[in-house]
Amino acid sequence: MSSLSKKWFVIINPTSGNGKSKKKWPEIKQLLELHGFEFEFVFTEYSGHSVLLVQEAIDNNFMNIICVGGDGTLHNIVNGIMSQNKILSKNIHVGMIPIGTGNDWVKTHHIPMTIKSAIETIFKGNILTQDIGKIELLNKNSIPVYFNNLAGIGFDAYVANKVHKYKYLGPLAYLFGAIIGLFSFKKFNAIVSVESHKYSNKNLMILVGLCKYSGGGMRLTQNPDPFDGLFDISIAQNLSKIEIIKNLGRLFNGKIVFNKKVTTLKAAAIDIELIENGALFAQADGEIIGSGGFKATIIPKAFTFYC
Ligand SMILES: Nc1ncnc2c1ncn2[C@@H]1O[C@H](COP(=O)(O)OP(=O)(O)OP(=O)(O)O)[C@@H](O)[C@H]1O
Repeated sequence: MSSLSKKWFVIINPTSGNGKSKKKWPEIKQLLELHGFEFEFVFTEYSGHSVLLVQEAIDNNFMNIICVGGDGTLHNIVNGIMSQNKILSKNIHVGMIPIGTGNDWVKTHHIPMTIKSAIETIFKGNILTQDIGKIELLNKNSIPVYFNNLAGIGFDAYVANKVHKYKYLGPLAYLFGAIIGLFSFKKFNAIVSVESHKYSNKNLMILVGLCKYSGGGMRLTQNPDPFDGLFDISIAQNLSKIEIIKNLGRLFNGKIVFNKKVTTLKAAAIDIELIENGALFAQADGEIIGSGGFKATIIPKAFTFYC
């Protein structure tokens, strides 16, 4: 394995998977040692800590990172990689040991869910490089936020903000959060600009996808390809509560995009301007990143991972 000559930096989010990462760490550590990985490891201490840990690791010449956690931990690792200037982002390689709740990103790339197979995948050393999305929120002078899976505004972010309460339910937490959220969420007016087209509608949610799955296995965009330099966009308009409940199965099998109230597009950039309700949450990879409209642009082939 070429990786034997590499120094690895392992980041463990002890809260991921409702505490499973912490419990499983001794087993993971032993397997990494058995495979001959030379590594240093750190447990995150607070939400978002991985961003800083990655920046420091790259500053200390680590170019191989292993994520032990879920989609939120990986999102923070991606943000650490994308926000540093020392090394071209695609030259930092990330291995994933998925111990989250939803584990949505790994499903697109068929990265194994079991610890042993995930470690073997990293050990084999095959890599791929996918596109990354860059978000600039419109309502504050915020630093850019990067995403590797899917970002959105509206109902999906509303659910993402509530779902942590139900994480003890595992992947079902997202479905449960969505059903509960249906009764209190208010649809919103927005102008969506994609290339020279403008879409002005009342919306349930607007999704900007790179990979296939979100919300614990839901498929809300039509045909995302993380390698084609384009976002897969879904604008879900004024669907009623009854229509959503009737279509619950279609949220998971991808057929929701064929509903006549869902517009699907492919583009390298999108602007979402809210007409009212500027306090609406926005999410990236399931993490709440702030509120209000945003501009998203694609950065082709920017993130390299073991698969
Ligand atoms: N030490 C910590 N204490 C509290 N929160 C933390 C800590 N370290 C990381 N976090 C936060 O925990 C959140 C959830 O992590 P993560 O997404 O990896 O697990 P999960 O929610 O179980 O999985 P998934 O996103 O796949 O459903 C992230 O927002 C991350 O910033």
